[in-house]
Order: sequence, then C-alpha cells, then structure tokens
Amino acid sequence: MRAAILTLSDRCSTGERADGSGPALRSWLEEHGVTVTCTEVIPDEASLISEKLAAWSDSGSFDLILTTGGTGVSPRDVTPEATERVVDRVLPGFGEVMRAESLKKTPHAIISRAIAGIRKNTLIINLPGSPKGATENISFVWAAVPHAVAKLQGDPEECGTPLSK
Ligand SMILES: Nc1nc2c(c(=O)[nH]1)N[C@H]1C(S)=C(S)[C@@H](COP(=O)(O)OP(=O)(O)OC[C@H]3O[C@@H](n4cnc5c(N)ncnc54)[C@H](O)[C@@H]3O)O[C@H]1N2
Ligand SMILES: O=P(O)(O)OP(=O)(O)O
Repeated sequence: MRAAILTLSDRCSTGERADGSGPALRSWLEEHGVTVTCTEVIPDEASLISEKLAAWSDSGSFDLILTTGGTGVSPRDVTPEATERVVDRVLPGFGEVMRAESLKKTPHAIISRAIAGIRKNTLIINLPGSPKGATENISFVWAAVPHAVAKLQGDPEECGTPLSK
C-alpha cells in the first residue's frame, strides 16, 4: 500500500510548532508495512486542503491518504468540510468507530468531526491533530483498511465468509 500524510496546522505550517503527528503516523504506518511516499504540512485553509487531497488522489500515486488536524470545533478547523467537498463517497463507519473507540480513552473524543471517504481509487481518512489522537484513531480502524482499499480498487473476490455448520 502506498500512502501520503497531510498535516493540517497553522502553527506547524509556519514552523512555530514542530509537526509531531505527521512523523508519528509515518512511523505507525511503516511499522504496519505501508510505504509512505509523501508528507506535507499546510495551514488550516479549506481551499488548500481540498486542492491537495484532489491532486494527490487524482495522481494515482496513493492508495491511502491520512490527514491529521483540524477535525474539531476551533474556528479554523475545516478538515472534514474540505474532505467532504472532494470525495465521491463518504464512508460513515470510519468516523463512527473512531469516535466510539476514542470515547473509551477521553471524553473529548466526541469533539472530533473526522470523516473518511473515497476519491477515485484513493481512501482518505481524517484523524485528530495530536500525535496521540492521530495514532490511536488509525489503530482503531486499521483492520478494515487493506480490505477497503482492495475493494475500492475493484477487487472482485467474494468477501462473504461462509457460515460454519
Ligand atoms: N483517540 C483520541 N481521540 C481524540 C483525542 C485523543 O487524545 N485521543 N483528542 C481529542 C481532542 S482533545 C480534540 S480537540 C479533537 C479534535 O482534534 P483536532 O483534529 O481539532 O486537533 P487540533 O485542534 O488540530 O489539535 C489538537 C492539539 O494537538 C496538538 N497538535 C495538533 N497538531 C499537531 C501536530 N501536527 N504536531 C504536534 N502536536 C499537534 C496541539 O496541542 C493541538 O492543540 O480530537 C479528539 N479525539
Ligand atoms: O495547530 P494549529 O496551529 O492549527 O492550532 P491547534 O493548536 O488548534 O491545533
């Protein structure tokens, strides 16, 4: 699987704060056998985020794009809206599971509005901004990611497990 990581943070984009979440996600993915070929840090600007997600998806170079940051309720948190604007289909289950599992870690999890969706052949998943929130959330949904990527790219294999007798 080929992946890209997009960090959304005003402070990290100006160098005021070091990006801890992009590198944390990169390590997490590489430990899980994924090749990360592109990482970038940009500010919380909806048009920039949408343009970047569309360009990366349309390049055909990535099976998976993770975003980190901007999923909450601060005035400049616009990642879910910018993502929704460019995906062909939303995958509601990812956000549902991330919030349900994260609530077992912190009551603040309910604040994250993260979504996931598909654009062309690429799966895009929003994650919260902190290194802890980002890595916890990807771990909660990871079991479904390889199968989702295979299916969205046209894998014709039947995936129904026969009922045991
Ligand atoms: N499983 C978990 N889920 C959530 C957690 C968590 O710890 N575990 N945190 C919850 C919180 S709190 C919030 S709020 C929401 C929404 O988060 P956002 O996506 O809006 O995150 P930001 O406001 O962009 O960042 C929050 C906080 O994290 C630090 N930060 C942000 N970006 C970076 C970065 N690139 N490198 C290092 N640190 C970063 C910074 O202190 C920000 O103030 O998510 C819940 N879900
Ligand atoms: O990372 P920023 O600067 O976009 O802000 P926040 O601390 O709210 O994440």
